[in-house]
Parts: sequence; structure tokens; C-alpha cells
Amino acid sequence: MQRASVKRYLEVNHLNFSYNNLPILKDVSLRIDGPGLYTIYGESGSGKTTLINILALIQKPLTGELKMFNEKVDFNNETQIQQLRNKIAYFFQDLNLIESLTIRENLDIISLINGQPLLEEYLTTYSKTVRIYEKLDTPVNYLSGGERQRAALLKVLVFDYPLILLDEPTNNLDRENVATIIELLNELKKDKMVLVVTHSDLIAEHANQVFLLSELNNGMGRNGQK
Ligand SMILES: Nc1ncnc2c1ncn2[C@@H]1O[C@H](COP(=O)(O)OP(=O)(O)OP(=O)(O)O)[C@@H](O)[C@H]1O
Repeated sequence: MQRASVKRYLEVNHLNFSYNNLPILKDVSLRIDGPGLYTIYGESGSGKTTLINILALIQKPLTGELKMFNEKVDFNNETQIQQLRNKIAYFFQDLNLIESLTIRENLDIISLINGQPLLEEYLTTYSKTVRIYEKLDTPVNYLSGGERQRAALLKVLVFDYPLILLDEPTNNLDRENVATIIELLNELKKDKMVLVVTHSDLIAEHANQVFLLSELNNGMGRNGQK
């Protein structure tokens, strides 16, 4: 299953962000040079979600530079932002699935939005990998919490997103589902940049690099090499 190649590269330079004049991100710099699993660790309220929202191009930084896939991001250029967003998968706590639609219908809608075809071959293969194949035609509101989480992960697998952002993907999951997620992260990290906000030591153990937000802040980043 060969997919078109996009340069897997991300660079953040001197990023600043404040809410109501209260600085949250202070001179944050980090760099990811290729596929791999990268985790961001930090105390509650330290700005992890804010940082990942900026990387997902949902929030605009106050100052600083962001480069991805060899392009410098211009937050005022809607066309560029839209094109870049189609290369980014953002998996966050509310999962972003439409409750009344089946998993397959949800994926059809995503396919329309991101302009990538939903290939039956990938759907079958990966839905078996995440143990959700039997439920592809079930509406999301009939799924259990773990099944929803796996359905949301299916989206990351069936489409080609060179940058995958996950915010606390193992929250509220039992051990078996955590193991499934770690297995998937290990698979995805082979050819994608996977950046995960997490408190899980288990995920961090599999990371190529761990970024500590306390170190990224105040310009002390780029030293989390494992
Ligand atoms: N829309 C907002 N307006 C004002 N303050 C906000 C807003 N969103 C977040 N904050 C504040 O900014 C800080 C950073 O929030 P953020 O969600 O990025 O932290 P976090 O590290 O992801 O926290 P957690 O681990 O608890 O999810 C927090 O103090 C939060 O209260």
C-alpha cells in the first residue's frame, strides 16, 4: 500500500501565545526532522492543548514561526491553511464523530472534506487492525467508549495524514485498549510524524523523543533527545 510522499518535517520557532494577556507559551521552539513518535509532557494547565491546537492550525500564535512539510505557515492565508489542514489528523478528547451516522458514513464525510478517497482495501484492513470491522455500519451512538475511540483512530489509519496530533489518546481506556493504541502508534511512527500529548509513561517509553513543556517554554527547547 504505497502512498505519495510528503516531507515529514515540523519546526516551531520562538512561539508565543497568551490568553487575555496572560502568557501561556513563552518562546517555544521545537523541531521534528522525520517520522517518529514524539510526546509532549507537562503539568495540567501548562499549555499543551494550546500548543497542539496551534500545530493543528486551529489557533493562531501571537508571535513566532511555524514551518511544516517545507512550507512556512501564513496564518492569514486561508487557502494555504486549508491545504495544510488536510495533511493533519487531530485526534482529541471529544473524538469529532457524528453520533447519528455510522462509522463508514463518518469516514465518507471526512473523505469529502480532505479530498482523499476512502479505499475499501484500507477500510477492511485497518478496521480489522483496530477490531471495529464488525461495527463499520453501526451508528456511532450505539458504540461503547472504547469502540468510539478505535473508530476515531480508524480515520487516522485509512487516510494519509503525514502529521498526526493526539491529545491524551489513552485517557479512560482499559489496559487492552491502551495496548492496542500503543501498537498502532508504533505502526504509525514508521512513516508519519506522530505527536502525542500524554501523561502515560507507557507511551513515552515508545517515543523517539519526549518534549517537556517546562523546558520548551522560555526558549529552553530542543534538548529532549532520548
Ligand atoms: N479559551 C481560553 N481562554 C482563557 N484561558 C484559557 C483558554 N483555554 C485555556 N486557557 C487557559 O490556558 C492555560 C493552558 O491551557 P491548556 O488547555 O493549553 O493546558 P493543558 O496543558 O493542555 O492542560 P490539561 O493537561 O489540564 O489539559 C490554562 O491555564 C487554561 O485555563
